[in-house]
Amino acid sequence: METSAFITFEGPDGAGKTSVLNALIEHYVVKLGDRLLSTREPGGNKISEAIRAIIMDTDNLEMDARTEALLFAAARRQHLMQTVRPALMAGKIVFSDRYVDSSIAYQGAGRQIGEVAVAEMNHFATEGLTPDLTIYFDIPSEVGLARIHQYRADQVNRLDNEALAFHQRVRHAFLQMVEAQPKRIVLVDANQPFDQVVIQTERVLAERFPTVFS
Ligand SMILES: Nc1ncnc2c1ncn2[C@@H]1O[C@H](COP(=O)(O)OP(=O)(O)O)[C@@H](O)[C@H]1O
Ligand SMILES: Cc1cn([C@H]2C[C@H](O)[C@@H](COP(=O)(O)OP(=O)(O)O)O2)c(=O)[nH]c1=O
Repeated sequence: METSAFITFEGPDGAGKTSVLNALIEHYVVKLGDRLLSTREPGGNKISEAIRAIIMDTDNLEMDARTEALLFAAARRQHLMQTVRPALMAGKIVFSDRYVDSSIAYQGAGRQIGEVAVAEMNHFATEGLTPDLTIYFDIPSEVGLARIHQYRADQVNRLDNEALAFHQRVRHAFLQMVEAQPKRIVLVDANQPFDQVVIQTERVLAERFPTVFS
C-alpha cells in the first residue's frame, strides 16, 4: 500500500491558510486524485461541526476558557477517529487546516490557560498522533487581522473578535513551537504576495515528500 502522510497547516487568523490550501488542492488533485484528503478543524463531520457551531457563536460570550479548550479537543478527537485515522490507514495524504498546535497557541497562550496543560489534554484526545509535517504560515497579527476585517468582515467569529494582545500571544506561541520543533514545523512567510506563498509551500512539500509532490 502507498505511504500515508498527515500534514497540518497552522497560523494566526488571516495568514491565508485556507486560500493556500485551496490552491494546493487544485494543483495536486490532478496527480493524487482521491488519495488526497483535505479537511479542517474544528469540523469535518456532523458531531465536530455541531461542536464548532457552539464554539464560534459570537453570542456565547460566557464560555469559560477551559470549556473552550475541551470543546476544541472533543471536536478534534471525533475528527481524528472518523476522518483522519481511517484515511491514514488507507494510505492517503491528509491535509488538515489546523490541529493541536492551534489549541496550544490559542487556548494555551491566547487564553492563558497554559501551553503545557493544553498539550497534555490534547495528548489524551489524540493518543499522541503527531503530524508528519506542519506548515506554519507566519503573519504579523496586525496584518492578519486587517485582512480578515477587509475581506471577510461577514465571517468574523468569536476568536477573531479578541484583542490584538490575544493575537500577539498566539503568534508568539506558534513561533516558539517552530523553534522547539524545527524537524516537524516549517515556517512559510505569509506576509508576501499570495502566489509567492503558494510557491514556497509547494517547495516545502516537494522537499519533504518528493515521491508524492514533485
Ligand atoms: N498573501 C496574501 N496577500 C494578501 N491577501 C491575502 C493573502 N493570502 C490570503 N489573503 C486574503 O486574506 C483573507 C484571509 O485569508 P484566509 O485564507 O481566509 O486566511 P486564514 O484561513 O489563514 O484565516 C482572504 O480574504 C484572502 O483572500
Ligand atoms: C483548531 C482550533 C482553532 N481555533 C481557532 C482559530 C480560529 O480563530 C478559529 C477557526 O476559525 P476558522 O473560521 O476556521 O478560521 P481560520 O480560517 O483562521 O482557520 O478557531 C482555536 O482557538 N483552537 C483550536 O484548537
